[in-house]
Amino acid sequence: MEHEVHKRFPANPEDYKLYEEVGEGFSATVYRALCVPLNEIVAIKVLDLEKCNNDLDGIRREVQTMILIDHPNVLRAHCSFPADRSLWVVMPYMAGGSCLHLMQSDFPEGFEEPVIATLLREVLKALVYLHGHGHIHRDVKAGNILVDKNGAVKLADFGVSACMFDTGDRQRSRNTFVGTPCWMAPEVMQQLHGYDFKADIWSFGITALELAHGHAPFSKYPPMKVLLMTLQNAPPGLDYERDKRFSKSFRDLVAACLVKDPKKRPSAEKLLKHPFFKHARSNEYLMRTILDGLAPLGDRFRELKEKESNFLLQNKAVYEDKEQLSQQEYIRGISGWNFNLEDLKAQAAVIDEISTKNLDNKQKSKDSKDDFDGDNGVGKTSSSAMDNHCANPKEDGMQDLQDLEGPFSSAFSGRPLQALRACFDVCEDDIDAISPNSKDPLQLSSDSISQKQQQSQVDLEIRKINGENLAKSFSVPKNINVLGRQKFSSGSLVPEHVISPSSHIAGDVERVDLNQKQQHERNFSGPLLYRQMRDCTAASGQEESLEGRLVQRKGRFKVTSADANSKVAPVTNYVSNQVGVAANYPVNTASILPTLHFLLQQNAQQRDQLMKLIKSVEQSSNRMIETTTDVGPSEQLQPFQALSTPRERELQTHLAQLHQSIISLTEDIQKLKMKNSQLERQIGALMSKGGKFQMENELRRSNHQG
Ligand SMILES: Nc1ncnc2c1ncn2[C@@H]1O[C@H](COP(=O)(O)OP(=O)(O)OP(=O)(O)O)[C@@H](O)[C@H]1O
Repeated sequence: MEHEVHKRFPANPEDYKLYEEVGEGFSATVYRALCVPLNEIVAIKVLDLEKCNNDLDGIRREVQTMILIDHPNVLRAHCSFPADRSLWVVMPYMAGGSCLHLMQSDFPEGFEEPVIATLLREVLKALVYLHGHGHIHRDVKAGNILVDKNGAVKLADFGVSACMFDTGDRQRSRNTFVGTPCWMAPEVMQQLHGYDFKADIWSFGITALELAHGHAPFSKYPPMKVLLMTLQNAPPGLDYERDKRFSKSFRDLVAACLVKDPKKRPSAEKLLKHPFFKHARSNEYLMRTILDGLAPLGDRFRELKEKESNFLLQNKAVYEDKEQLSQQEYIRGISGWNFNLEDLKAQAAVIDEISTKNLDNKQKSKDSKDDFDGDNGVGKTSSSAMDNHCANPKEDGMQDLQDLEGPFSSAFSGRPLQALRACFDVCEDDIDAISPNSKDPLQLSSDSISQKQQQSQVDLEIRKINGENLAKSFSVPKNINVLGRQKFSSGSLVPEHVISPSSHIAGDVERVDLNQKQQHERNFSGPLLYRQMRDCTAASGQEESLEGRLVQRKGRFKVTSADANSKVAPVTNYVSNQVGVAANYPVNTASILPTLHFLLQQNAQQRDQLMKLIKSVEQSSNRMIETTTDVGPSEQLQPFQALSTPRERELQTHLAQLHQSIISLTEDIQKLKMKNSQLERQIGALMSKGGKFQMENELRRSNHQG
């Protein structure tokens, strides 16, 4: 293994000259720079510590990992130091940029097979090293594969890496939801048994597809949908028909990595011996084939940003709706987002009731063929499964949900998946229905389109009045008959207008168009767009900083003020906002009334359920306490011993503890009550004294006047 000579890089910002920007991540901007004392060009990642919020541990971890690493295929950091309110990480300059940027600027349809084999072999070497040293990278993707001017390939970005030997908190962190949705292994999403280095092998398989097509499977879909599709659909793969240009060994490699059961995935070491890598060539080959004649990285990066800017400006002209713009940014920026499952779960749980109701009523009709296709045709490999599903399109959604109940239901509380599923179905329906490019022969009639437009108008107005955040995180259940039309959907976790043409028809047409015609424009990185979005709104004088609404950032998942509200009391929140709408906009009052009724009903139902739950917990805890207090000490253990499973015993213990805390709380309340009545008495006494004093004063005054 060739090791780089380690020079001593100064840890002082004054020793560096920053040149142009060459990359942008969610929390960092990367510059080309000169290390003056060493006269060497480097890259400096400037991490905005404010943007990183509380994740200083994560940053420290990333930097430590980067400094300790010593492998030619892993990007190491020369040094790092604080500068102003940021942290500078000095690294080797990778003049070719990331494979994602290379594809975006020059290879929109993906790379040729020998290039892919060469890139992937180098990435695998990095993974063998990392896994061997106990690290899980957790964010393997084209955006993190960097190429230097000589065609050397390095895996970068340890922002979310984890150590497999961690204990305590860090071990627990491996039960959290990190990575970027399209590349994320099902077990990482599921959260059932944690995960290990095999999660990287899944992401590696997805990256292989990304390099082959220019974008990752499902990349056109919003994160929630990606989550569902990854768990629910057969794994993506190379398609015999569409991907004829690729070899069987490539198909096999991808299929070997994209197996849902992590145990069945090969290790990085084993993969390295796969026949596919016979196609791999040298670094020089990469230099000749993908780097030759390329503009400098800074120029390419600037061009990409300009493209983004133009795209957003065009959209802006169409929608004149900055909320929609931010959502466009969100969808297309999927690659830059990491997720915190707790956020998703919390939101999912909130709307579960609503959608469960929808589904129970069997009002759901949906042909989910589109689900399967992804945008790269990968679904074809498993079309037989799909055919079965679609035997009766009306039942398809239900069937899908039932399939999901098993492994996935335990990852979410209750049945929120149904909620998600319902929400996505509607969105997809809508897209299909209005898309001029729709392959679905059952196009909506012009009437229904105009109904959608009317609906869109109402939605738009509601949003305008409520403030854009409201609809963003929690939207009105759509099964309510608004404008006399029954819609079979539920509140959307993903902001409905992201994909629902009922809100923004033009936007989705645009998006479908974009997917079909301009593949090379699809996968711009999230961070880039995020930044562009800000530039764009600022330029038009409509600046309402996205960050301004940011309440909390969890990993790279933003929780906006509306998100936060929705977690606390989304339904009530919505109602109160909607009341405001009704008051201000009489035109919409009629359409909002059913919503209010529905929400009220939901509230009542939820309250009833809560009451029942509280009652049953109280009863069982009382029963247990009675048993434990009515018997002698030796017998007290019996209820626990009689329970068959450790889980039951654990629950009983928990109940006993709960009961204890109820008792002590009750005592506290009693004490407080006593204190309160004492205080009341004192106040009463003081008041009567004051009253007397006042009366005496008045008497004195009247006597004096008399
Ligand atoms: N050493 C480097 N040389 C050249 N370009 C680089 C280098 N490091 C990063 N970049 C570019 O900057 C981009 C952002 O960097 P990086 O991924 O480290 O930031 P980040 O905030 O961790 O991103 P994210 O978390 O969104 O993946 C990369 O995608 C790459 O294009």
